Amino acid sequence: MSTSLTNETLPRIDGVDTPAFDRAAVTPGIVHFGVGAFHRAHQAMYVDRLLAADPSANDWGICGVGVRTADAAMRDALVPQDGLFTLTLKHPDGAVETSVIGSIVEYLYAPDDPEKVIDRLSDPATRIVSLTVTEGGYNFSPSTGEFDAANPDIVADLEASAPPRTVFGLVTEALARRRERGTPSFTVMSCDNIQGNGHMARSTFLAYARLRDPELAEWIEANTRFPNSMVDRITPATPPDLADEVVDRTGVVDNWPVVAEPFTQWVLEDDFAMGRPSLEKAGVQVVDDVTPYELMKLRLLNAGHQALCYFGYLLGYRYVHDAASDPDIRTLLRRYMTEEGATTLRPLPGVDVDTYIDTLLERFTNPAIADTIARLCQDSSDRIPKWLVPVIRERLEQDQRSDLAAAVVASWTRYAEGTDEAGDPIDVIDPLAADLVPRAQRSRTDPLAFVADPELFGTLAEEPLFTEPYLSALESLRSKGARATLAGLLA
Ligand SMILES: NC(=O)c1ccc[n+]([C@@H]2O[C@H](COP(=O)([O-])OP(=O)(O)OC[C@H]3O[C@@H](n4cnc5c(N)ncnc54)[C@H](O)[C@@H]3O)[C@@H](O)[C@H]2O)c1
Ligand SMILES: O=P(O)(O)OC[C@@H](O)[C@@H](O)[C@H](O)[C@H](O)CO
Repeated sequence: MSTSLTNETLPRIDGVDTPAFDRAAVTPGIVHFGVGAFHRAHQAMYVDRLLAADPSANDWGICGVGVRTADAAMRDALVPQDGLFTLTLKHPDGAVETSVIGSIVEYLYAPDDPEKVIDRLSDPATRIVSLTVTEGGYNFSPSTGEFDAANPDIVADLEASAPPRTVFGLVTEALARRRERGTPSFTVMSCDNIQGNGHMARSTFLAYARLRDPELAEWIEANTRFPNSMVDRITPATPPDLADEVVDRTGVVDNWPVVAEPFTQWVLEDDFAMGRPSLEKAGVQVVDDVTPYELMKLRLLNAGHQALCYFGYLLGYRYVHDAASDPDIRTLLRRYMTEEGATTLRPLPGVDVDTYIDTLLERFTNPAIADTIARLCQDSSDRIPKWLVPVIRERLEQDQRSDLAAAVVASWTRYAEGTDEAGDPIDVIDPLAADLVPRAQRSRTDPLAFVADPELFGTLAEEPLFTEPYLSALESLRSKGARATLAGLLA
């Protein structure tokens, strides 16, 4: 029987990298909300590298926090493992690198003991609070930009009749205590795929704080920093067979291993309230303005993922690498990125966008990570408005059509109808599914019904330069199918 991955069994692991630092000497300086696949493949890996490179950084360990019911599974995986986990990088040629990551030195599941989380956040040693709580986690309306104060969890946290349950409630309570005690504010560092993720975090935390206590909000506005960042590493959900692979490679059982591609990038704005770890030593690019990097990544990679996933699904693909290897989808991706997405980017000295696009197409075809179309299709209402609609919008402002992006929105509409080309059901996973699916179906008789929602699409439904190619692609998807639609579009 294999032994479990723990501090005690670490020295017995042979043949893969293990933390090259004294874990007992590492204390938390970062509290992270949203310890999922990506945080563990990315930020936790960078901090692990830093701790190995610079022993004086040992007060920048990570305390992971989960706030959602589903996070109990991460607690049950990580706590018995002393926060340790394995990261397996899979190269397209079949090469595999597994390492044990040791930078998460504490994990707290907030529903078990919210006060303990607030204590950790209020501790002067906590200087950064980082987030990967997904695009939807920022609780705002994409069209109005307003914070959703009617969210029942937010209402409950503001009533304060029970301990806070949301990231907003917990972080704001800790900031209130820091203010009372004369402890400086920590930095709130968003690592989610949102353009201006720091600005977004700033406006949503301030909106919450204003509802709670306007004076506290003023203090946060004056004292808390919210750096923007661009984060990149394709990290699929953990596949079922990874745990066995890890046992074979390490001789120990990891309750919840992570798999990712070898490529990784983190571009971070240098704007911190209480200092920051010297992440440059771990390969992070620290810059004054992250905007051009963010736009390049979100409008090419992430919008590219959306361009691939609905057409890919309708063509019968279930893995990203299979869809990305299809010649028509590959042409769609290259042409969307080059002719539409890339035209809305800002200058980025030293970066060749065509080479960047080539690299993306290679990354998408990596079969070894087995990224799924299902992962890319879920929560589309959180993604399309943030990554693709701004491209269409900016081009409209220059009187330019975006026929390929419009066809991608049409492919989402067709997908959201909930039935594929063979008449089989599609499981549409989206927080707005109850509204989106009937609207997509209604658009068979009321053609603009799907895109008429101003929350998601602003005024696109009133723009002939958008509606004409959108309706044409949608009609073709329904009458001729995805393959013929792509052929017509790319002819
Ligand atoms: N997976 C990737 O390839 C990748 C790459 C770059 C950036 N990201 C960013 O990281 C985010 C998470 O991706 P992941 O792969 O780790 O997903 P995941 O599903 O593995 O983890 C998501 C985590 O966010 C938490 N969460 C979700 N909604 C929340 C909310 N409202 N409040 C608090 N916590 C919440 C979940 O509980 C979970 O801990 C993405 O949405 C994206 O913004 C992901
Ligand atoms: O995780 P999301 O919801 O932000 O987006 C889905 C994918 O496009 C995304 O996870 C990419 O794989 C990632 O952004 C690559 O760095």
